[in-house]
Amino acid sequence: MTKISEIEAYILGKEVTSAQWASLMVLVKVTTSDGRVGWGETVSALRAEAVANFVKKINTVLKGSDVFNVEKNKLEWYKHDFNMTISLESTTAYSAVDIASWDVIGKELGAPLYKLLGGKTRDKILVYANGWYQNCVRPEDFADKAKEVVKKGYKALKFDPFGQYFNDISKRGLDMAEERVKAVREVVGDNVDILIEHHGRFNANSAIMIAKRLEKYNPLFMEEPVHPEDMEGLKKYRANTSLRIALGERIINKHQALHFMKEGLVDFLQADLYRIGGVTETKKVVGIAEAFDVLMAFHNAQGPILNAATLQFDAFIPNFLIQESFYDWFPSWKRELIYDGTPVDNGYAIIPERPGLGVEVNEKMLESLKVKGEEYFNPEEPVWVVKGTWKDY
Ligand SMILES: O=C(O)[C@H](O)[C@@H](O)[C@H](O)[C@H](O)CO
Ligand SMILES: [Mg+2]
Repeated sequence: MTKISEIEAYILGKEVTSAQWASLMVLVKVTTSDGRVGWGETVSALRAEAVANFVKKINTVLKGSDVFNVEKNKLEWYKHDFNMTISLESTTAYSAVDIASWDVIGKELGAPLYKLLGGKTRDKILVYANGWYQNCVRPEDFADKAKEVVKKGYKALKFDPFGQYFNDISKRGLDMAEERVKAVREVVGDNVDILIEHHGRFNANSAIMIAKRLEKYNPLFMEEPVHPEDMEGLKKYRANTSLRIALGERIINKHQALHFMKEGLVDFLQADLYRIGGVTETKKVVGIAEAFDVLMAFHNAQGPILNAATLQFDAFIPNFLIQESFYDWFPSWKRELIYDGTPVDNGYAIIPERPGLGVEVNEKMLESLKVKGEEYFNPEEPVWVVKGTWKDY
């Protein structure tokens, strides 16, 4: 038995770089009775302290449990937290603990996670770039930056062209979005995929008008076209458009994922390991998705630990579409925090081969990165947008 002796959370951050949400991380450390350390990561923007507090409570419940018993440990926490399956704070905290547990398990068994989960179905991971369009406002700004992304070797890129529109979009908003998308399509050519991020901000009628405008630019998918809770709106969107739908970054358990799939409302599932319940729940979700012919395009907008854990899944899943990557647009401290990088080379991420998640944290950096005081908040620009893009021109 490998007992959990301590679970700790660290809220880390430095300056705000490519995006407010990406400037913070909650790092979770699981230490075992034999001195083994496993790492997990989570954060939910505007909730870092609440999530770190949940980690403390999980520690009091799981201290002394066998780290290998991930299913039992989850049931144990669920038993205590009546609201777990409806609480983002609780599931994000638990997800990080689960990820760290699997890191320990891999290290104990001397194998990278993908070898424990299903082996290698591919040798390198096709990724798409996100975070690259910081401060892009005019169509030319998007075109110039997109050109650089393609020059780096990326085969696909995602962006949100909707500026400050929220809920409704006007003719001006539609024109602006179209000009931005057109500029990017012209500069990247037909062989690079364009992915359109809506950030779940529109009502169905606006989202349908957007789809009709942007269809000619042949996007690979439309992401979260309507508000995430608006099932009826999504059905209307489905019935009135022909573009493929990606969503799932906000779902927090397999039952929610199942609901979208059963209703036929998602083509590409963007579950995120840090919200859906860690490795243990994600492996179930990918199986359900496979049965519905839904391909995975994991959400991956946080830091280096989650990036490594996500790549472990991409290595083995049979139903893989593409992987989101912020790696080249991470704040630099996130790349420096781990010893073993997972760089993107010519549009593909490499699979981490070391035991566990495959990356090790430089603990010497933790002290200087600890966030003191309140989480940064900017009332001028919502936390979920890429920095400097909440604008018209
Ligand atoms: O698809 C994505 O990468 C996400 O939508 C991010 O862009 C979010 O803004 C962020 O995760 C909010 O916390
Ligand atoms: Mg998104």
